[in-house]
Order: sequence, then structure tokens, then C-alpha cells
Amino acid sequence: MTTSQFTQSLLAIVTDLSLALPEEERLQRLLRAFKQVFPCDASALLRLQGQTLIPLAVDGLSEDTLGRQFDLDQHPRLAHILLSRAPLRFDADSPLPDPYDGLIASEDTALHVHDCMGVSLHVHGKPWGVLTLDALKVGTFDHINTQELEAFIRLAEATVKTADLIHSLEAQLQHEHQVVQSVLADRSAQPMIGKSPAMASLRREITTVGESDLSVLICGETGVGKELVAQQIHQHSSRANAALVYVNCAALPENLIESELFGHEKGAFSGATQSRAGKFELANGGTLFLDEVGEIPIAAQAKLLRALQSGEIQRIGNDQALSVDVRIIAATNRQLPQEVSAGRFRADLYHRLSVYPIHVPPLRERKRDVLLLAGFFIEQQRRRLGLPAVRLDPHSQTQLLHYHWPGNIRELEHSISRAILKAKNNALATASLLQITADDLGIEQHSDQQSTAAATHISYSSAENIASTNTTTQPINIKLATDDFQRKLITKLLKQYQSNQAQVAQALGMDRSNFYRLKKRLEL
Ligand SMILES: Nc1ncnc2c1ncn2[C@@H]1O[C@H](COP(=O)(O)OP(=O)(O)OP(=O)(O)O)[C@@H](O)[C@H]1O
Repeated sequence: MTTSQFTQSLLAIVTDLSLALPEEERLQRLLRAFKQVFPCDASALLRLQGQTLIPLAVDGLSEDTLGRQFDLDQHPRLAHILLSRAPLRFDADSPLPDPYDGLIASEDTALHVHDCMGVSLHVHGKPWGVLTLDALKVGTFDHINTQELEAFIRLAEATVKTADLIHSLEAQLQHEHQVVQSVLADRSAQPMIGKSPAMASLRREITTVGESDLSVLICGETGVGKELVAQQIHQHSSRANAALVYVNCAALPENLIESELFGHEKGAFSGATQSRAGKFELANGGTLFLDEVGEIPIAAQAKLLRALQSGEIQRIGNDQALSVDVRIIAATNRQLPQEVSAGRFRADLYHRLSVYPIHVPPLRERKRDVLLLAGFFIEQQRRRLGLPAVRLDPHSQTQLLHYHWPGNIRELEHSISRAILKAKNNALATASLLQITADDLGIEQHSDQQSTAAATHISYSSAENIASTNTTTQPINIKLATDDFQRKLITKLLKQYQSNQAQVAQALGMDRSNFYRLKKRLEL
């Protein structure tokens, strides 16, 4: 090889270093450049993993070589190459078996390797792997220029280091992307409104438990603000600058719960096209919020408990345990002690989660807060929609105060959003003040008595009912009527199945995540 050919090959490798190439391609190009300078029949680049060398790129060897793994204790030649800091050459009559015997991709697969040499590659002072060259003709490597070989080894080390760096940057980027997707929308700026004694005591509890690292179980009806409380606890903790990762246990398909929580490796099951960190890993150093924890199926509860007890998780398809430092906050609108008695929730998991239980009272028990919250949501919407001043007329205020709010604060928020839109539509475009009326709120049909009646006695062959009870000339709004029907049906079934959402979903022939979404939309 002439000096200029040698320089050209070096230049090709140096140029590749600055290119954004996929890892496989980068390593394959390295081998090709190597082969140009040091002619041989086969070359391979193998990476050390534990006590095994894994081929990452091969040239001149049969395809299946890439699927093989070479244990060092089974392949003494490779072990010698790895241990030596200088290039190693084996005599053609070396008694040590050649790992590639029969693998040279020539027409005659029975051909035996005659000349063999290899170099070990080091990154950050540690053995990274080996590069091997094989030839079928004895004496092929007799005239190798050791200085040229040295130069190539250094460049090969720079190449594998670059590939590693890019790989870890990509993994970090993917990890951060997943964290961003899993982290609760930043509610740090969202205040917790309320001046009732119940809210004052809730605030005290948040501050007290926030400063500790204890597991917290937040209980309360749907829409009372459990998620907001979890957010506040995290904000008051020493983990406030780390992630608060959200898992909605009710919306997880049963067969994916384990993978969502603990992650999986590529190929661990059909559909696992990429390795993926689970929520525990994403929350490492921060807080994991297990919303609707009462919905976790019993089989997954055992796995969750094991992770909480050991502080270790295992990705599906990976034997190695990974230590994680995660604070757990869980929330449920179920009566977990009753679930435990009924055998639907593990007692040991319940005790582990509820080291510090917090009860968030329903809105009807903090009536003093209703108008404050209404004012807060009105102002939020007004700003969002760019409206002039908005006020509640006296009758609408009375209604807000007398309604019993089965959907709690979420229901109030939605009622206000709807009412503002109606008030806007009813007002003149030039109006400088919008007034929300009782009609705009549209909550009188759900008065306390009616709601109780709805929960205890429902006639839901109601198409005729609705039609026959509509004695006014007002048109029937089919969407509202359908929502009403669904709301009543679900309320009845929830009662029938003692709030077991999985059973209700099954009774309705829906999967749990769709059922959960429907329930949320209906403000149940
Ligand atoms: N004290 C509060 N001040 C202001 N907004 C609140 C307050 N409490 C709850 N909210 C708002 O009410 C809505 C419902 O609250 P959140 O989602 O926290 O309830 P939840 O109890 O977790 O509901 P679910 O059980 O259905 O998951 C949210 O938009 C939340 O921001």
C-alpha cells in the first residue's frame, strides 16, 4: 500500500468521526477502511459485555456470525487478544481453536482460517472489545507495518468512543423526552383556592408531609383535587426540582401495566420494537404519582409491592435489577380498607402506600369555598377567552351554593366554562359586562333530591321517558340527553358493583381505559 492510499484510508475514518451515522453503519465503515489497509479475508469488531464478546460489525464472515456470542472461557484466542495491549498474531499451526473456523463467507464453508491476528480496543482506560483479522493464506500478515497498525487502532478507539457517545446522548434524549411526556403538566403556578377550615387543615397536612419522604395515600371523591394535592406535596418536598411522574393506573391496559411501570428491553415481547424506561425509572430521584391506585389488578399489585419493598426494579427482558430512589404518592376514590376486606386489594400494599393518609373532603363539605372557586375559574376563563368583566347574578350564586356537587371541583370548573360560553352568546357583542345567570349554569335539574333519586332509582329505558316528559316546546338536545342516560347508567352500575370500575367496564363491554375516559367526560 502506498503512503497516499494509507492517508486516504485514515482520512475516510477521520471524516466519518464528524458525521452523524447510525452506529451499525459507522462500525461497518471502520472495518471496510481497515480491510483496505490490511488486506485479509475477514475482519470483525466485537464488544465486551461481561465475560462475552458480542460481534457488532463483520466483514467477510457469514451473516449468522452477528447472532453469535463468544464466551471468553470458550474462546482462548479472543481472551488472549483482549488481555494484550499490543497486537497479537497467532501462528498458523496454533493449537488454540479459531472462533471463526468454518465462518469465512467463502463458497467453501469448510475452509479453515490459517492466519489470524487481533488487537484490543480500550476506551477510558478500560477494555472495550477486540478487532480481529483473518486470512486463509499463511503469511498474509507477515509484512504488516506496526506503526500504521498503531495509528489505525487509535482511530478505531476514537470511532467506537464516538459511537458510544452518540448512543448515550440518544438514550438520554429519549429518556428526557419520556420524562417530559410523563411529568404532570406544570401546575406549580396553580394555586389551591379555598378558605374553609377543611382547606386550612389540608394545607397544614401538605406542608407537614411534604417535608418528609413518606408514602402518601390521598383519598377522596372524584374531582376533589387529589392530583392538585399530589402536585403540592411534591412542590413542598426536597424533590421539587426533580420529576413528578404521573401514572393513571385505571387507564393502563392490564397486559401493559408491568412494562409501563418497570420498562422493557427491545424484543422482550411482540411489539417491543425499542427499549423503553418504565415510570419508576423516569421518576428516579423524584416522585411517582400513582393515580387511581385502587384499580391496579391484583397480579400487578404483587409486583408493585415488590418494587416498593426492595427499591429495585427489573425491565421486562432484562435480568439485571436496577436501584431506584422514588417517593410514592398514590390517590384513589375507592374505600381501600373495604377493598382489602373484599380481597380486591392487598393489605400489605395498602399499608405500604398509606404511611401518611390524606383525605380531601368533597366540595359539599366546604361550601364556603364554592364562590371563591367559581370566581377563580371565571377569571381563568375570562382571561383565556379575552372577555370583558364577568359576574355571577344573585340567583346563580344561590344555585351554586345549594347544589351538592357530585363531581366536585371538576364539575364546578366545567359548569363555569359552559356558563361563560352561554353568557357570551346571549350578550351583545359590545357588552362591557357579562352576567352569568342561573339558566347559564344549567345545574338546577341536578338538585340534591334529584341526584339522590337518580342514584337510587333509575329508569333507563328512558328514550320514551325523556320524550314524554318533555312537555315544553323546547327541542331536546340529543347530546345532553345521551350524556344524561350514560351518566345514570354508569352511576347505577357503580352502585351495583360497589364502585369496582373494572367490573362496571366489563358489564358495559368497554375496556377500562375507555370507560375511565367516558366517566371523566361525564364528570362522574
Ligand atoms: N383547591 C383548588 N383550587 C383550584 N382548583 C382546584 C382545586 N382543587 C381542584 N382544582 C381543579 O379541579 C380539577 C379537578 O381536580 P383534580 O384532577 O386534582 O381532582 P381528582 O380528585 O384528582 O380527580 P379524579 O379522582 O377524577 O382523578 C382540576 O382542574 C384542578 O386543577
